[in-house]
Order: sequence, then C-alpha cells, then structure tokens
Amino acid sequence: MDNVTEKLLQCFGHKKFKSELQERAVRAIARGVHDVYVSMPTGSGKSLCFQLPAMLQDNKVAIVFSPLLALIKDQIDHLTRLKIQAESINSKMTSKDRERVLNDLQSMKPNTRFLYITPEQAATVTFKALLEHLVKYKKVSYIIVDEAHCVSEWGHDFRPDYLKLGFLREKFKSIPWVALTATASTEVTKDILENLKLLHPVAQFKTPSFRRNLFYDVVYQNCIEDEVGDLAEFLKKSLKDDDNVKARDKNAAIVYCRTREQTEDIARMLCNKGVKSLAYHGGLKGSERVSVQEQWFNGEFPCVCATVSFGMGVDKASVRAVVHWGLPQNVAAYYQESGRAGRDGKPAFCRIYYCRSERNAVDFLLKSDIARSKTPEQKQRCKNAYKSFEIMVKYCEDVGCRHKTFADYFGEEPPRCGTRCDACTDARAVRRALEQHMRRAMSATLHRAGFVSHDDSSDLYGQGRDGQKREIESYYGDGGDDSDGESSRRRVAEETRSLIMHEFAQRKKSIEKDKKSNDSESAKYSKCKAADSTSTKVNGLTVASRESYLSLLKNALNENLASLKDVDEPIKPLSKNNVEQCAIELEYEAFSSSTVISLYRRAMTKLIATVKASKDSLYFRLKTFEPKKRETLGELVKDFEKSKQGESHKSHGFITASQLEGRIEDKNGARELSKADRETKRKANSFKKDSLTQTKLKSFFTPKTAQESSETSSSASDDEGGLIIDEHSKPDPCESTLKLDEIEDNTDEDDIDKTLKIEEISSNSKNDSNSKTLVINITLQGVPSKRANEEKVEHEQEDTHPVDENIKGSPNKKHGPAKKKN
Ligand SMILES: Nc1ncnc2c1ncn2[C@@H]1O[C@H](COP(=O)(O)OP(=O)(O)OP(=O)(O)O)[C@@H](O)[C@H]1O
Repeated sequence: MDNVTEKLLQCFGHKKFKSELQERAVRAIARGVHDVYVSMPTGSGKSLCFQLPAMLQDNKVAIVFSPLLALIKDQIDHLTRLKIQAESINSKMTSKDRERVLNDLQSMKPNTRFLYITPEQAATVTFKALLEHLVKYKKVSYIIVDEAHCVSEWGHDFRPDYLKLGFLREKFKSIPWVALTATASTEVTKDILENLKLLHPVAQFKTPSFRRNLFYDVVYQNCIEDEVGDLAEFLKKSLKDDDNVKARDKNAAIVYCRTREQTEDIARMLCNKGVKSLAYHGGLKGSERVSVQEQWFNGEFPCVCATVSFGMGVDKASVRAVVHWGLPQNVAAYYQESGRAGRDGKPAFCRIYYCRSERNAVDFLLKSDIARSKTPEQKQRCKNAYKSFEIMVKYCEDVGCRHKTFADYFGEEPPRCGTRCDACTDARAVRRALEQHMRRAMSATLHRAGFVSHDDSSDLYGQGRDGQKREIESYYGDGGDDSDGESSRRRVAEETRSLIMHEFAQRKKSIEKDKKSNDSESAKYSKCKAADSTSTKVNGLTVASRESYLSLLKNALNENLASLKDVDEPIKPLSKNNVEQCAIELEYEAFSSSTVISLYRRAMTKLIATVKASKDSLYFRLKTFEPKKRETLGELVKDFEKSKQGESHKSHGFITASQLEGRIEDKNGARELSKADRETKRKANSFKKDSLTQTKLKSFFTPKTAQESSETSSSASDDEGGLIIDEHSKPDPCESTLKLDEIEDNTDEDDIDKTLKIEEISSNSKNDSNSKTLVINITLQGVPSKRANEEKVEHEQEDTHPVDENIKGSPNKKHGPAKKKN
C-alpha cells in the first residue's frame, strides 16, 4: 500500500479506487507536473481526484472554484463529515466568520485544506490579495476549477466570470491546475483548455459517456391514454425489488418537471395512484426543501417530482429511475440529470415523456432568446443553446440509438449499446410509436387551425433557460456573489415576458386580420343593412354578431305577431318577409345610431326585450311598418314563369340556366331571345353576379315546413310578399351597393352558353328557421371553369358573439363560428 492508497483509506474511508481512471487521475494530479483535465460522468468520484492529492500535501490549501454556493456547501459538509477542514469566503458569511477564515489562511500553518470560492468572489480585491499572499508563502497545493464546462459558451451553464479565471492561470504559473467536468462535448473541452489557459501538455482523463447500466427510452405523451397512470406503472416497476435493504438504500426515483405547478400536480396524482411522491422546487422554503430531500433520501418517499434545481449535490446511489416529464433543456443537461440514476452501477431507467406542444413552446422561447440578444457573443451563445436543443429534439424524434446521441455529443465513438435503449432493443416498435405520435401531433395542429397555443408557454418551459436558471438559483440562494444578479435576472424575466406578450399581440393581430377577412366575406351574404361597414362604423362589431341580433329580433317580432292570432282586434296582414324587412330596418337603426359595440348591444337587447314585452298588442313598429315596393325575387319568378309557361321546371330549388336565360334555339342552333326573355336573362345574370342577391336566394330555396310553405304561397300571391332582392340598393352613406345595371355591364357573354345550375346541396334545418344552414352550389355545366368554382356560394348563419344572457331562447347561442366549406 503506497501513501496514495493509504490516504484514500485514512481520509476518505475507501479501500480502493472507484475506477481505474479515478486512480490514474489521482496519481497524475498528485505528481503535480501537469495541469490536468478530468471529464468523468456524474457520480464517478471526480471530487476525490483532487481531494486526495490535496490531502497529500500538508499545510497547504487547495483553492476550489465552484459555480454555486449550494454546491460549495454540499462539498464543505461532506469534507467536514470526514473531519477535513474546508472553508469558503462569500457574501453570505458574517464578518466574524470571514475574519476567522482569513486569519487561519494567513497563518504560518493553515488548518484549512480546501477553500471554496465562487468565480465572482475570485474577482474581488480581498481574494486577490489573499491569493497573492498564499502563493507567495507557497501555501497553495492546487487551483481547481470544478464544473469547468461553465467556462464555455457551448456549455449549458455558461458563467462569464469563469472566463476571468484564465488570467489567474497566467499570473500564478507555478501552481498546478485541475479542471473537472461531467459534461463536455468536443467544443466544450476545447474551450475549457483554451479559456482557462491550462498549461500544455495537459494530462487528460476522460471516461466514455456510455453507462451500460442505464436504459434510455422515450414515450410519446400523445400516444398514451393516461400519461400519469403510465408514469405511475413505470415507477412502480422500477422501484420494486428492494425488500431486504435498509430504508436509506431503498430504490428511489426522480421525476423532473418543467414548472413548479407541474411538480405539485404530478406528485399529487402519483400519490393518488399509489406512488408515494413529494414535490420539490425553488418556491418551497429552505426548510421545506431540506425536509423533502431528507424524506426522499431516507426512503420515506421513494419518488420526488422536482424542477431541475433538485439533484445537484444530491448523491443517492440507489436511484432506479429518472424521468423527464417533457423535453429536457439540452443533451448535456439531460446526460447530467439522467445520470443521477444507477450510481451504484445496478440497472436503472431513464425515460422522457415527450410532448410536442411543449417542444414548440421551448422552440419559441429559445428563438426569442436569439432575437433579443444584444451582442454578437450573446447571439452566438443563444444559437449554441438552440443547436443543443435541436439535438435533444432529434433525440426524441428519431429512431437512432439514444446512447449514440451522447457519444456524438461528447465526440466519442458510438458505444455498443445492444439492448440498453428502446431504439436498439426494438427499432420497429419505436418507429411505429414515433409515426403515431407524429400523426397525432399533426392532426392536433390542424385541429387548432394553424394556431399553436402558446398561452402559457412561459410556464411550460419554466420561462426558458432563464427560468431554469432562476429555478436553480432560487434553490441555491444567490447563485454566486453577483450582487446585480437579482436585478439582471429580473430584467431578463421582464424582457422575456414582454417579448412573449409582444408575440401574443402579433398573433392577436393576425387573428384580427383573419377575423376581418372572414367578416367581409360574411358581409357579402348578410341580410343586415350596410353589413360591409360593420366594423368600420362600430369597432369590434362583427357581421355575424349583427346577424345574431337580427335573427333574435326577427324571432321576437314573429312571436309577437303569432301571439295575436287569437286576439279579436283586426291585425294588419304581414308576411314573414314583411317581418324580416321590419327587423332589418330596426336593426339598422340600432346599428347606425351606435358608436361603440356596447351601445349597439344595449340598443339591440333593449329592442328585443321591448318587442317581447308587448304581449297583448302588435309591436308598434310592425303596426306602422310599410313594406317598400321593390324588385323582388317573387317578381322575377313570376316574370320567368310567365315567359316560360309550360316549360317551367317544377323541381323545387333547381333551375337550369337555359330556362332562366329563355334560350331558344332555332334549327341552325342560332339563338334568339325575345325582349321579355332578355329581361329575364338580365335579371338571372344579375343574380349570378351579385353575391348579395345570391344570398337572398337562400330563403327561396330553403325547404319549408308545411306551415312555411303555405305562408310563402300566400306571400307569393302578395305583390309585396316576395323576397327582397335589392335590400341594399337604397343609398346609404355606409354601404357600397352593386347595382343591377352595373352588373349587367360586367356580364361575360361566354357564360351564357353554359347551363347555369343552381342546386341546393345542403339544408340543415334546425328548430328555428333562422338557424337553417343552406349551401347553394352554383355550377356552370360543361367545362368546369375557375369562375364556376368562384360562384359556389355557401351561407351558414353564424353567431360568433355571445348574445346577452337576458335574451332567452336564442337559437343562435348554440352555434359555433361560421365554417368555411369549399
Ligand atoms: N474510491 C471510491 N470508492 C468508493 N466510493 C467512492 C470512491 N470515490 C468516490 N466515491 C463515492 O462516489 C460518490 C460520488 O462521488 P463524487 O460526488 O465525487 O462524484 P462526482 O463525479 O463528483 O459526481 P457529480 O458530478 O455529481 O458531482 C460519493 O459518494 C463518493 O463518496
């Protein structure tokens, strides 16, 4: 037994080295000839690599740079338990404590063997003076940089203050340096060696990232019925088989969640499903966190649902499962977090429950980071983070070996995985699951009509990298000695929030734009007067909303009329169309006298309520209503019937263009049109051209109930009872009217040769005539033309705006937004 192994036992209680690499690293560092770089997986005993050599040098102190106060505390606690004096100098210490540490370090033979410092503290005048003193009196054994990947912009935890350490290396050339990390890709390794200015040749000790005892797989959340149920089953399987061990050594699990709320929710659900779980996050009080950690550590609660703040410094060997509920931040972070499983070398499971919508949220947040980065360095950093995220996405959305992803990332040869991941065990099953996941994700996206919900994307990803950082730092106290840290974090959070709000505003704008274009489409087919000007006149009001109110008003008027059937008093004869005409006038009055949407709503609500209230007498506006003499469809039909007596097509709702056009072909096929026929044709073409009048065809071709049929036939005999076809022809400052004559001028004569078929293809009669859906499909028979397609008309009554609750019996309340069918 040499003095190295002797000290191993004496100071650390280990009879042998954990691995060959650990021993080689220890011996190389102990020689003190070269700077040493150690890259070993989490839990492989890296700390011992420098702690043991430091213990070999009596009366000397090792300076250890570590990124977080909590990590420092864990290490100091660990060494204190081993009766090795370790200290720190930081802003959280009392001045008395600080003085005590400084006095000891400045003494001839310091008792302190390890001095833990944050990189921020390293930049202070006090520390610089202290270091100069220690070096001058040859009291420094080593300078150690723990978590050295923090020096690299490629790393997932870049800390700018780590860069300053390189100056110290240049200044104190006589002291050997040691840099250690668990997660270093090729780029990160290069950065560590360069940025820390380690003296060449650097002795490098690097274990392959492949950990054979860990089984990796991915489960797609959208492919399972009960996600948490699945998780519970998985945990139960992973946690069993530990009956004969001490409570402390019982199997344990960690479920990493993105948000604090998620940790609470999932922990609760797991408890309900029989897996004793606790939530852990930065929002808990310090004492609560310690308590959770202890209960988990002692085996009282085998599972902890935590944010990423959990685990650093937590050294439990019997973790049998590490689950990520959603996409991990990046490969390095995932390797580190999942690497907390199976530290005892026994089989353990690492699973991701992948959710694509979350991926989209992360994608958005990382892109936002890139967009708002102010300096080229920042931008590069954000781009690196994005690249790393993309690798993680590929990890989840690919069928390749999971371990190979890590090997690629760390610049190693692909490992011989065999059956240590789902993809290598059963690639076909993984491919099938992936395809199913993609299909479902796609259909969900389509379902949302292209709008991916980012409502709470900030929450989904715990507010991105910054959120994750905040989460860690809330756990670790101040995250260093950066006095401005809190304010800069707040600023970053504020910027992130405002960026997200900005993005939402943009989306809202584009939705508004879509709404507007839908609205102008609806206006073409609306019965409301000046429908085109709806939103221009009253901001926020939609045509659909007006149609809803109009429909309610018309119902109320019809009810009013119907309620007087048994009353003795003589009632003015009014057809349904007269009532509709009256409703249109009244609605228009409310619309034209309203300047804001609330006034319009109030006016319409009041109007409808008043109509409903006049139970025993005809509503006064119906009494005084004088239908205007207008060109009506009734007239048109009569014209048509007159000219085509005997020829008229009796089929309901089906008129051929040859009939409408009154086309007469002589023996030579030449066309002759009588004057009357030409007039009829003109009108027919005007229907074809004017979407407004096409809309009015709706009521004409709607299949009628027996009662409606009799009413219509009676109204057909009434000159004023036909359907209004030129409702909008009345000059109105708000509306633009397409006159029949103007349409005639635009008539394309080519179309006359074709047969115009107006065919009702769908009629969806609901309880109320107002809620009928009618699709009128106009096709030009013969060669299908673009124009023919354009002339497909669809009209569906819609109500996208909620109508006031006090209006009862609103049939349109049930309606969803208008659907566009082609
Ligand atoms: N030679 C050894 N024999 C037995 N156990 C050892 C040996 N060396 C270290 N260990 C133990 O292994 C565990 C992990 O060690 P350590 O914390 O140093 O790992 P690490 O690589 O620094 O992990 P992390 O990256 O998570 O900090 C500790 O419990 C430590 O006591």
